[in-house]
Amino acid sequence: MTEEEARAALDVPRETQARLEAFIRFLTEENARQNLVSRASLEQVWARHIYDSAQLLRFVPADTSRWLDLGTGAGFPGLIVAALFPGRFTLIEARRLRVEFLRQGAEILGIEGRVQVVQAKVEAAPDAKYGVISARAFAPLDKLLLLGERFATPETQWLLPKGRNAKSELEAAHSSWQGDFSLEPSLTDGDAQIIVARGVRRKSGGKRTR
Ligand SMILES: C[S@@+](CC[C@H](N)C(=O)[O-])C[C@H]1O[C@@H](n2cnc3c(N)ncnc32)[C@H](O)[C@@H]1O
Repeated sequence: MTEEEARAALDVPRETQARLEAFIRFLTEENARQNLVSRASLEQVWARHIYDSAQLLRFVPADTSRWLDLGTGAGFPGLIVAALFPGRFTLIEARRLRVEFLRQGAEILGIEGRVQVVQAKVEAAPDAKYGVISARAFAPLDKLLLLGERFATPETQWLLPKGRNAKSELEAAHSSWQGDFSLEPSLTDGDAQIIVARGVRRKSGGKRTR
């Protein structure tokens, strides 16, 4: 997907567009100070980051009110979907500088009132339940499910963008996990897929985190 295609695909009100542009300027400036995203990816920021995050919205139940994003890094996908979808968002990120970046980013996007950025390792974050759990480039699927399961109910929708290893990660996880898993094509990268899952539960005898 080209930059022009990504911008056009993201059909948002002018004010949201302006806020996203301001966030991209902030990301670009801050990237010179801390290594948030690769420089090459900044040249295709709409396709590689903004629309790559936004495309998850096609899998989100309309009545979702609480969304959790694990290892949000520079804001993808958690901060971007929060700018485009109502409800309350919790973003967990371990690194202090990235947490400060995310909090400022939420202000720039005008969503600081409904976005909580938690500075913690996911393993140590407070317990709560969420309707959606997302994570991009955070951990292999099996580890991701282990870390995320205490935040999930049987109704939780898991949205996990993966690269070209999606199928093999899913096959590897099948020995420990059951649920409704599907592999959906990424709209931004023909080689990538998104693992969408619901009703995820551990098979008896599966591993435990604690
Ligand atoms: C490869 S980056 C991906 C960031 C973002 N999701 C993206 O796709 O651009 C992984 C992020 O997860 C954070 N992270 C790694 N392990 C973590 C943990 N156990 N708990 C919370 N954050 C963690 C890192 O600090 C980093 O910002």
